[in-house]
Amino acid sequence: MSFNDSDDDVPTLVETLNASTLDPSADKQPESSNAKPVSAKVPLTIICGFLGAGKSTLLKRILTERHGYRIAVIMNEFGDTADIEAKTINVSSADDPTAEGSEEFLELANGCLCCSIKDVGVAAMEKLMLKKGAFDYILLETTGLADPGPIASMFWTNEEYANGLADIVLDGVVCVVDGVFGQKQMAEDHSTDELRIGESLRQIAGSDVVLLNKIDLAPPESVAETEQLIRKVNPAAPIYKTIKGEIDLKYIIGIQAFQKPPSVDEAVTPNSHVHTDDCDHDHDEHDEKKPPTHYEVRGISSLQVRCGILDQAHIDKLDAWIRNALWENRVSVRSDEKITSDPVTEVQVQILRAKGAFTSKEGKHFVFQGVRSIYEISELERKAPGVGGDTDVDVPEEGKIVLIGTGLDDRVRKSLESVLR
Ligand SMILES: Nc1nc2c(ncn2[C@@H]2O[C@H](COP(=O)(O)OP(=O)(O)OP(=O)(O)O)[C@@H](O)[C@H]2O)c(=O)[nH]1
Repeated sequence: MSFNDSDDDVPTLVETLNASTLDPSADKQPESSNAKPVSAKVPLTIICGFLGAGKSTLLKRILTERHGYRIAVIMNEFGDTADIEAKTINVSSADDPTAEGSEEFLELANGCLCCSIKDVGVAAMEKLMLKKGAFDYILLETTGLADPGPIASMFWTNEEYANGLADIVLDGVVCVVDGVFGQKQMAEDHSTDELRIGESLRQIAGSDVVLLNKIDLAPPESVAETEQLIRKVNPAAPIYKTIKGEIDLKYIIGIQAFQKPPSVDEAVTPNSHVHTDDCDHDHDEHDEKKPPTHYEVRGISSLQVRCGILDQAHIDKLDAWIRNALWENRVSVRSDEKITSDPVTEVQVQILRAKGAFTSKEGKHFVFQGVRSIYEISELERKAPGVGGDTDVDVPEEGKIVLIGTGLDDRVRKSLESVLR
């Protein structure tokens, strides 16, 4: 099931997306040219990242590696979400003049056919999809200032799009962080909108994988600090340290981040914390014996709640809690009885990204995914198509819910725990 609250419409139930299925009979080697999708869906990976962090370098590397995929690359200004929205509404034809002359097909030395579209927007994507069959995979590089959330939402719930966009399945969001300037960028990044969360933190929050790049240029201790900071913003995204985007592609392509349970980094304990001026607690009180119970970096925080096996009543309560948090931006919490006589009050939250997994009393395993106000709870597929064939999906031993956003303090954690108990 999938839910979307846009335009105050009554949310509709839409069919769960199934990822593109790779031919199980294909050679197990990632570089095998047999590893081609057999379903109609073309997986798409969004590559976002800080300005100058190494996104193009990563792309270039992917395009010149022997991986067997025929990749279409979109390098564009998708970061301008106003542009996406405008085109989503207005574009009716794949022959839209704005997409004219925007494409370029290249035969690369490694045998893979790549095409790059340097123009922007839905029209260009639709035009690209007319070439379906000529490529197996799409990489979308956003600008350094892009917020991946709205872009990911668009490709995640894309059934409504005509002209081929519905044939794209979102595989994951990869964020490239600059190992040299990453910390500084996160510290200085301000946004003027109501959330006041800068792009760099939104990019980390909205990612399924983070590449901490340029580690050859930064001292190891500084790289470790940046890594910690990233972990605190997004404990659900694995972080890989890279030089010039050197990474085994299986960690960034075909990861099916929207179909699999989250891999929460256990290195982040609930006691981890980065203090900033935005913290809403007294720093003097902080010591090892009295650790704060939330992580917070410039107003953005994450929380992680574990749960046991859930019966239907729990699942319904969880669903209602999630709807309230994601659609109404509100969570009911126990109020401080010293301040008010009302035992329950509401706090404001903004969820940028949510992930989770849990098991029902009937023994079914579920995956929960949320991007902004859109979320989906779907039954976990035990076999997942991977590069070169099906792979077994690990069923998590215990349930967990991870939320990334603002206002996620200890009261919110307790509130979520209370619906899962
Ligand atoms: N030493 C070193 N240089 C790197 C690394 N990764 C990228 N670079 C260099 O950093 C510069 C910027 O890299 P790009 O790949 O263009 O970065 P980008 O994120 O695409 O940049 P924008 O599109 O402008 O945001 C280039 O000169 C790269 O060669 C790395 O890991 N180590």
